[in-house]
Amino acid sequence: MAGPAERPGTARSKSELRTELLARRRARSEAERWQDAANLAAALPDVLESLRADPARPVCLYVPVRSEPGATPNGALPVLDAAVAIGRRVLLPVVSGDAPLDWAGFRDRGDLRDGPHGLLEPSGRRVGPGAVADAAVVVVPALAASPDGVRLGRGGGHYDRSLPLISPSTVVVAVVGDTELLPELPVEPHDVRVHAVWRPTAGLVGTA
Ligand SMILES: Nc1nc2c(c(=O)[nH]1)N(C=O)[C@@H](CNc1ccc(C(=O)N[C@@H](CCC(=O)O)C(=O)O)cc1)CN2
Ligand SMILES: Nc1ncnc2c1ncn2[C@@H]1O[C@H](COP(=O)(O)OP(=O)(O)OP(=O)(O)O)[C@@H](O)[C@H]1O
Repeated sequence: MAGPAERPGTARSKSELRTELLARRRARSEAERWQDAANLAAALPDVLESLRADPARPVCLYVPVRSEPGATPNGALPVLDAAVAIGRRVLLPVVSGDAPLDWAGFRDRGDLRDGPHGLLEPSGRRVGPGAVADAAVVVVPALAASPDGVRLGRGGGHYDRSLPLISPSTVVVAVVGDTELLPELPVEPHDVRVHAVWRPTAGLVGTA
């Protein structure tokens, strides 16, 4: 018998959505991935400006890999480079088990090493999970987001454990592909909502 997740017209489960969204991402061409990364990198200064991100405070970014928006076929990291080029202090996440994400600085590709899940992580001094409270903006990876600020991640719960540590002035922005702002997403009590959604072509929109 079909469970609630399979019934037409009812919400699909998080894991079904992840499978479908990842398959769609993996089907995108190299040219499309380059275009997304270039658009995100070009828009980064304006995005930070429009969020009134205090230049004295760091920005938390992520190292996009594989089919994530911002990742490039040759491993170049134009979004991170764009942030450094305008003088921003960049912090990147370090997965430390089930604890909230730790953070360390990024200046160039040489600061990165292989991490868990096929990720790249910063190898420099870790500044502690509380560093998200210093950040003006936290840019988070997502498989999809909705207009009410719900974010669907990879399912590790890493950002859901870290985002409760931000300060009231920190702005949280989810990056998704142009087709990944969905009308509605499944939500659980631990899910932390984002303040804005940033898409490569469509740009930045605030959430309700
Ligand atoms: N670029 C990036 N960094 C991130 C995240 C993310 O989603 N993307 N995370 C967000 O929380 C945290 C790490 N969690 C992650 C968990 C799974 C996968 C992932 O790609 N998993 C593969 C399976 C590979 C494997 O597990 O060995 C997959 O889902 O296809 C990535 C990140 C912190 N850093
Ligand atoms: N604040 C929290 N404290 C403890 N466990 C949590 C917390 N938030 C989430 N989790 C755990 O993480 C699991 C995965 O959560 P969820 O599916 O919402 O992840 P996600 O937001 O998609 O992943 P990520 O943030 O890593 O991209 C949950 O089932 C829950 O057990």
